[in-house]
Amino acid sequence: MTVLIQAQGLSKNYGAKRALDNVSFEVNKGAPVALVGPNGAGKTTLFSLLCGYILPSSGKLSVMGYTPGSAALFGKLTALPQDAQLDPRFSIAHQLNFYGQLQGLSGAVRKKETARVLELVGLSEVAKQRPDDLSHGMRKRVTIAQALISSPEIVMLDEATAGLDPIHAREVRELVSSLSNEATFILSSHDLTELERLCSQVLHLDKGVLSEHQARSSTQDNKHFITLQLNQHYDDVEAKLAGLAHVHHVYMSQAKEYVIEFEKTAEPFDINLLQFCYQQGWQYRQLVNGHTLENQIFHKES
Ligand SMILES: Nc1ncnc2c1ncn2[C@@H]1O[C@H](COP(=O)(O)OP(=O)(O)OP(=O)(O)O)[C@@H](O)[C@H]1O
Repeated sequence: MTVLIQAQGLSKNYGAKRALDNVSFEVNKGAPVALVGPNGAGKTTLFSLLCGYILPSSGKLSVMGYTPGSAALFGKLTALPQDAQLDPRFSIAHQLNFYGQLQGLSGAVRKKETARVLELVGLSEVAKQRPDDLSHGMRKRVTIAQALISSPEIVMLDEATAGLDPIHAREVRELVSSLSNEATFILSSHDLTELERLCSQVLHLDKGVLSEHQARSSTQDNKHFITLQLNQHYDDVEAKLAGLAHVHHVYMSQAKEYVIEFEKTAEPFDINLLQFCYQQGWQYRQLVNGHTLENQIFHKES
């Protein structure tokens, strides 16, 4: 497994304000990584440290073995700010070409690179158009194409779906998922549920303190979990679920939502559970294999 980022005891103070507090984590090459947390949690500070825009107050940070900001990382790590804009005056191809030029690519290479990244984001046909001719979601995809010029190993996207309607937001998530072989993405967001579907590793920051989670993990210390969301309130759900065969423990994580710890046997627990819901006349909204990310972060009960 290739380690791309290593942080050890990383802290950042702005005067008396501690924005990151003794943060340690590793990011391996591969599936997208989520960086989630409320406003002021320290996400932008961590992004800025990774890009080498600011220096840590203490601790160690290395990106592919180098100090962030070093020349060796040029073209290997890119960051797309939330408010990345396209210039309305120029065609998409012209602008991508320009970014290639800024990276020192020769004319022929950057032309090829422009065509390659546009194809990656499924927008080859808009090369000659200007940003105003495109939908909001397409413009976002163009900015992601821009971040892919020169095939960086790490692409950091700040709030990639902010301001997009649900359909365009889904398109962007699907795009990132399909590009996971091209680069390791680090995505920041306030929205836990959106990144839960996309990322396996979740870095959760709150007031500068980091906790790490595995999204969609259905096992933990050899315990197996399933999360059941019901459509409406029913009586005695917790007790009835606790009485099911092979169930060790049940708790209500929020209204109409139950986390069930069970013993794995040859019988498929999820099928048995759905049959039980049917027998009880309970309508279910969702069955999640494992804890929802929200439960992992906010409910430490299990
Ligand atoms: N240049 C600065 N000077 C002083 N304090 C700062 C500076 N930049 C950030 N902070 C403070 O550090 C903390 C972390 O800020 P940061 O911008 O990293 O959080 P964030 O998680 O990115 O928030 P948001 O989601 O609102 O962008 C906040 O309390 C913020 O007010």
